[in-house]
Amino acid sequence: MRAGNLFVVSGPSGAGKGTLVARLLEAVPDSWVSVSATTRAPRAGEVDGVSYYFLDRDEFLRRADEDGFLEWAEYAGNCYGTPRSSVEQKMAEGKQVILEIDVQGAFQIKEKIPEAHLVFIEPPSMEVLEARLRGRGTEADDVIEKRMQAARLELFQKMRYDKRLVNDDLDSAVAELVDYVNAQAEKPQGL
Ligand SMILES: Nc1ncnc2c1ncn2[C@@H]1O[C@H](COP(=O)(O)OP(=O)(O)OP(=O)(O)O)[C@@H](O)[C@H]1O
Ligand SMILES: Nc1nc2c(ncn2[C@@H]2O[C@H](COP(=O)(O)O)[C@@H](O)[C@H]2O)c(=O)[nH]1
Repeated sequence: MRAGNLFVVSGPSGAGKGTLVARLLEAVPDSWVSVSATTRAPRAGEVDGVSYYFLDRDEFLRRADEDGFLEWAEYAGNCYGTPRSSVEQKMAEGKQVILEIDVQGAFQIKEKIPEAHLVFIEPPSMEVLEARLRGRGTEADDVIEKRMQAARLELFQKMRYDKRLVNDDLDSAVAELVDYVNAQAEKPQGL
């Protein structure tokens, strides 16, 4: 059995993190993705406990106060956090644990768990990023503008990541991500 590893996948909203992680889960049998908690409203088709744990702000902050999150951050007006207990359990089981979280959360994780592998997903261009966000059809114009502003700041942080990957052709990007995860998982621990 391979030892468990922690992978943080972040990058601008709309870069394709969720799409890539879904394909990664199919390709890497011992991988597992954490379900985050959020105060944002569910989108059409999102299911509580599957897409996210949808919490009101008071409940979210209560859990944060109780140290229930491994990391948490405010992004574009809403709170997002990684539930601590399920991640710790899956790490102990030796899974390749994937966190799909924003840049602020990524650096909180690196601070607490230096051996975590940070992967930055980059769009081919800002124009493509905006087209993907609009094409997804899940956000209103003002929210897309907030996310594009956040993206400009997030892109400044990409050099601090262990691995950067441009998500242009989807199949190539999936292959690069899967290769990276498998390569890290095969390394003896501590290297
Ligand atoms: N390589 C690609 N080529 C073309 N379209 C893509 C590619 N990757 C993802 N997409 C599309 O771009 C849109 C945004 O992708 P996705 O929802 O995975 O982004 P995300 O980074 O997870 O966003 P968020 O952080 O908001 O959850 C989706 O409609 C998805 O189908
Ligand atoms: N710091 C954290 N960021 C998270 C977490 N879960 C998701 N996210 C990031 O938030 C934005 C917006 O997500 P969306 O679902 O509203 O489009 C995106 O960058 C996610 O990766 C988390 O637990 N912690």
